[in-house]
Amino acid sequence: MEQEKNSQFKSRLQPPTTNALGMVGLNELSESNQNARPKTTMPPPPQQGTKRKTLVEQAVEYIRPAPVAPGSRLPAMACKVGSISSLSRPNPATASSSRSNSAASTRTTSNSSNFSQSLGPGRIHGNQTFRAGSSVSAYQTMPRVNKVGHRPASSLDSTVEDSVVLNVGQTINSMRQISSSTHSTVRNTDPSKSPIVLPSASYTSPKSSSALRVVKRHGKRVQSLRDISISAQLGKLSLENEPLSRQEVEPGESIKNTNLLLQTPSQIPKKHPPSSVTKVASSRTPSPSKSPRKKAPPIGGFLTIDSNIKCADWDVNDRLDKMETMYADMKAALDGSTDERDGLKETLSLLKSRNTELGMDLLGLKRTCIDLQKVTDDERSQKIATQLTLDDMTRKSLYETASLKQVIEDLKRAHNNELDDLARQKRRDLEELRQDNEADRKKQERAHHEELGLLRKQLEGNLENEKEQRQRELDTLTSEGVVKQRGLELQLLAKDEKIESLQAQLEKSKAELDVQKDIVAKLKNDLSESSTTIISLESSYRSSKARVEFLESDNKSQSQAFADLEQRTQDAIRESEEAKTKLRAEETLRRKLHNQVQELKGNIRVYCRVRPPLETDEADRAHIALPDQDEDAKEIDVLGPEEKNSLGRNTTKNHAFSFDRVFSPTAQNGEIFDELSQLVQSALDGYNVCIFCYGQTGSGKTHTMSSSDGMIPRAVTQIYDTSRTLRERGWEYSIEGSFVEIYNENVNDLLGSTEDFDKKKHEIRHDPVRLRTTITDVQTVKLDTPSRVQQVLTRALSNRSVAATMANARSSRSHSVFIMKLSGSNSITGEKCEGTLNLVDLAGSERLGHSGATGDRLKETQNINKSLSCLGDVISALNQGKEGSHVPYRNSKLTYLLQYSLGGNSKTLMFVMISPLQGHLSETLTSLKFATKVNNTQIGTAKRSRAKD
Ligand SMILES: Nc1ncnc2c1ncn2[C@@H]1O[C@H](COP(=O)(O)OP(=O)(O)OP(=O)(O)O)[C@@H](O)[C@H]1O
Repeated sequence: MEQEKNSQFKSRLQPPTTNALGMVGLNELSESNQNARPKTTMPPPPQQGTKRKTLVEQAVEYIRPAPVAPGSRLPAMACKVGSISSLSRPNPATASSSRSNSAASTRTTSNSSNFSQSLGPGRIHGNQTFRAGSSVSAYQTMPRVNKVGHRPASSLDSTVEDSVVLNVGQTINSMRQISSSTHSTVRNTDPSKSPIVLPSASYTSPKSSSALRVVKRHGKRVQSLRDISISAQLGKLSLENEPLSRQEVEPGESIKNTNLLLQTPSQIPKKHPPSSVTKVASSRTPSPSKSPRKKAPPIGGFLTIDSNIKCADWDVNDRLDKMETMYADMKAALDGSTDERDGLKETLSLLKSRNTELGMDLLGLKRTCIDLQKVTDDERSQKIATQLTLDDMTRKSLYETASLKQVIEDLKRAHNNELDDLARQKRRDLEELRQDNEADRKKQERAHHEELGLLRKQLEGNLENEKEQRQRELDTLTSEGVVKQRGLELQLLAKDEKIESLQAQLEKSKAELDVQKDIVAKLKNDLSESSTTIISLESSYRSSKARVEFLESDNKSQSQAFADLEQRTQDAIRESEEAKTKLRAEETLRRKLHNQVQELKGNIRVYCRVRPPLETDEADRAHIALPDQDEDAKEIDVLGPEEKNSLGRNTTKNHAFSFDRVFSPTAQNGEIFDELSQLVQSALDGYNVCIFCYGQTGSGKTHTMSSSDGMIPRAVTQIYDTSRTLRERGWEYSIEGSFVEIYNENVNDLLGSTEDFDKKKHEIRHDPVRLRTTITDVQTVKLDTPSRVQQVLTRALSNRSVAATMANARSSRSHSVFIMKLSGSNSITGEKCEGTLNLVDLAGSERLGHSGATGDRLKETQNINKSLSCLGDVISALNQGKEGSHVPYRNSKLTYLLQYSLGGNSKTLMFVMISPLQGHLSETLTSLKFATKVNNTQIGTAKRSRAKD
C-alpha cells in the first residue's frame, strides 16, 4: 500500500520539462514546485506597496504560535526544517553520511520535504505522509536537471524576480558554489564555463545537492556554516537582501513558501521575546563599514586555472600587492565572520533550544500520529474484519443461493419428472378409459340399433294401423263433407234463387209501388179534376137546368135567337177572313215599307261605340266627348295629340266625328241591339244584312259581337221570336248557320276540325240568280232553337282559341264571319224569301306595319291591311252609286265573301269600336276616319252635311 501511495504521490507531480537549451524552464520549475499542492492553497502574491518586512520580522511572524491541533498539519515544523535546510552547507561528506543513516532517520528527513509538498489543507497525514518519497525524488531531480547546463547569468535576475522558489535553490546553489570556490573544490565538469562567473549562479553539483539534502534531513548541522565562504556568504546575503516579498504562511499550509529558506540563521524565528530576536537580528546584520561585501573584489578577480597559464605575463609585485590587499580584505572579512560566528553560535543555541522544543512537539505529534495510526489500523482491521465478515456472508449467501438454486433445480427436475410420469400415467389411463368407452359405446350402439329396429318395426306397424284408421276416417269425413257441401251448395243455390226472386219481387214491388204511386197521384189528380169537373158540371147542370127550364118556358123566342146568333157568327167569320187577307197584304206592305225605311236610313250605316275603361287599364284616358249625349248621340269629339303649329306653339286639335249613332262607354249591348234589330228584321224579310265590327285590338269588337249578350245571340233570339210570330201569318222559316274565319286570305271552318285550319281549301261560290253565296265544305248547322245557336258559338270560339295557340293571337289577326241563312215561305200567300245575316268581327285595324313586323306577323298584317283596304275600296265604289259600275269585291276574300251583302239591296252596318285610352289615340283617330269614309257611303239616303274637322 505504501508503494501504491508513493506512486500516487509521484503521479501527482509533473515531471520537469526542458527547454531548447536543455534547461528546466523557470516557470515550469516553479510550476513543478507548485504541483506539490493544489494551486488554490497557494498564498496570494505579494502586494505592491505593502511594507516589506525584514527577514527577522518574517521569521518572528512565522514562528508566531499557531495552535497545532491533533491531526492537523505541522507548518511550523516543516518551516523550521526547511529553514534549516536552506542554511545547510552542501557538504558531500555530510550528505554521504546522511545517506548512511538509519532508515528511520532517512524516512524522517524525506518526510520533511515531502511534508512541505504533499500535505493538503485539513488533511490528516499519518505514516503515509512520512513515508512518501515522491517529493524527495522530485526534489532530487533538480540537481540532475541543473547538471545538464549552467544557467546563464542573465536568467538569474529573472529568476530572482519571478520565482521565490528558484531564489531558494539559487541561493543554496550559490552558497554551495562559493563554498566550493573557497575550498578550491569546484567540480565543474564543464571547463568551458567559468566557475566564478556566477555570484549567485544556479549551478548545483550533485554532491552539493546531496549535502543540502543532508542538511535538510538533520537540520542540526549548523557547523557546516563554517565551510561557507564568509565573504561570499556576506556578498550573497547582501544580494539576498534585495526586495523579497513577504509571504504569509497560513497555519496548516505546507511549507511551500521557500522564501524562508533565504533567511539567515539569525532571521529564524525564535520563541524568545522579541527583544532577543531583535538583538540577534541586529547582531546578525553587519555594519556597512564592516561588511566585506561592499569591498569584495569582482568575481573576475579570483584566480583560475586559466590565470595560472597567463601567470608568466603578470607583474609579480603588482600581483603581490594585490594578494596582500586580498589578504587584508580576507582578514577583515575573517574578523567580520568571527562576529558573525558568534552571532551564529547564539543562533545555534537558539536553534538547538528550538530544535529541542520541536523535537518535543515532534514526539507529541508522533505519538498523536501513532495513536491516529493505531486508530486507523484498528478501524482498518475492523473494516477488514467487517469486509471479511461481509465477504463470508456474501460467500455464504452465494453458496446458499447456489445450493438453493440447486435444490430448486432438483425439485423442479423431480417435479417435472413427476409431472411427466403423471402425464404418462394419465395418458395410459385415458387410453384405457377411451378403449373401455369405445367398447361400451359399440356395445350400446349395437343394443341401441337392435332396440331401434324393434321400435321401428313396432312403430311402422302402429303407423300403418293408424294410417289406415285415419284414411278410413278421412274417407268417411270426405264423403260426409261432399254430401254436406252438396247440400250446402243446393241450399246456397236455393237461397240465391230465393234472393233473386225476392229482389225481382222487390223490384216488381217497387215498380208496382211507383205505378201505384203514379196511379194514386193520377187518381188524386183525376179525383181533384173530377171533383172540379163535377162541381162545374153540377153548376153547368144547374145552369142548363135553369136554361132548360127557361127554354122550355120560351121555346119559340129561343129558336129565333139561335138563328140570329148563327147569322152573326157567319158574319164574324167572314169579317175575320177579310181581316186576315188584309193583314197579309199589310205584312207585305210592312216589309216593303220597312225596307223603304231601311233604305231611307241608309243601306250602309255606321255606329260608333266607345269601350269603357277597364280595371286593368292604367294608362291615361283620352279626351273623348259626346256632345249630344242626352239625345240619340250621333257626334263624338276626340282631342288629338299635342302638335306644334307653324308658330312653334304646342296645340291640340279637337277631332269631331258624326255617325248614325254614337254609343257612350256606358251603353250596354241590349241598347245597341235595339238599333240593330231592324236590320235583323230585314234579314228575315229576305234581305242580305252585313254587320261589321271594326276597330283596333282590344277595342271591344268580340265583346260586342260574340259575347253571351252580344249581337249574334240577340239576333238569333229575335229571329226566332219573329219567325214564331210570322208563323201566324203563314210564314215558316228555316234557319241555318255557319261560322268561318278568314286568316291570311284563307277561309277556315270554325265549326269544323281545327286540324283542317289553313289546310283545307274552302271555296266561295256565288249564285248570281238567287244572289246567294255559299262556301264549300263548311258545316251548316240548323238553328232550331236558341240553345243550338249558343252551342255553335261556343264551338266556334273554342276552335278559334285552339287555333290561336298555333298561330299567335289568331283571334285578333283574323276576320270571323257568322253567317245565318234565313229562308221563309208563306203557305197562304205562297210567298218566299231568303235573307242572309252576316255578323263580321274584323281583325285588329292597328297599323302594325310601322312596328317592323316580319315573317308571319308581316304576312298577317299585310293580309289584314289588304282586306280592310279592299273593304274601304268596295265601300268607296258603292259610294259612287252607279249601277253596273265595277265594285272590287274579288280583291279580298272578305269582300268576295260579302259580295252580296255589300251594296245593292243589302243592308250594311259597321260598328267602329274605339278605345278610351290616350295611348290608343292614334289608332282611334285612324279608325274614326275610316268609319267616316264608310259613313259617307250612304246610298239612297240623304247625306247629312256636317262640318268636318
Ligand atoms: N262595352 C264594354 N263593356 C265592358 N267590357 C268591354 C266592353 N268592350 C270590350 N270590353 C272588354 O274589353 C276586352 C277587350 O274586348 P274584345 O276582346 O271584345 O276586343 P276585340 O276588339 O275583340 O279584341 P281582338 O281584336 O283582340 O279580338 C274584353 O275583356 C272585353 O270584355
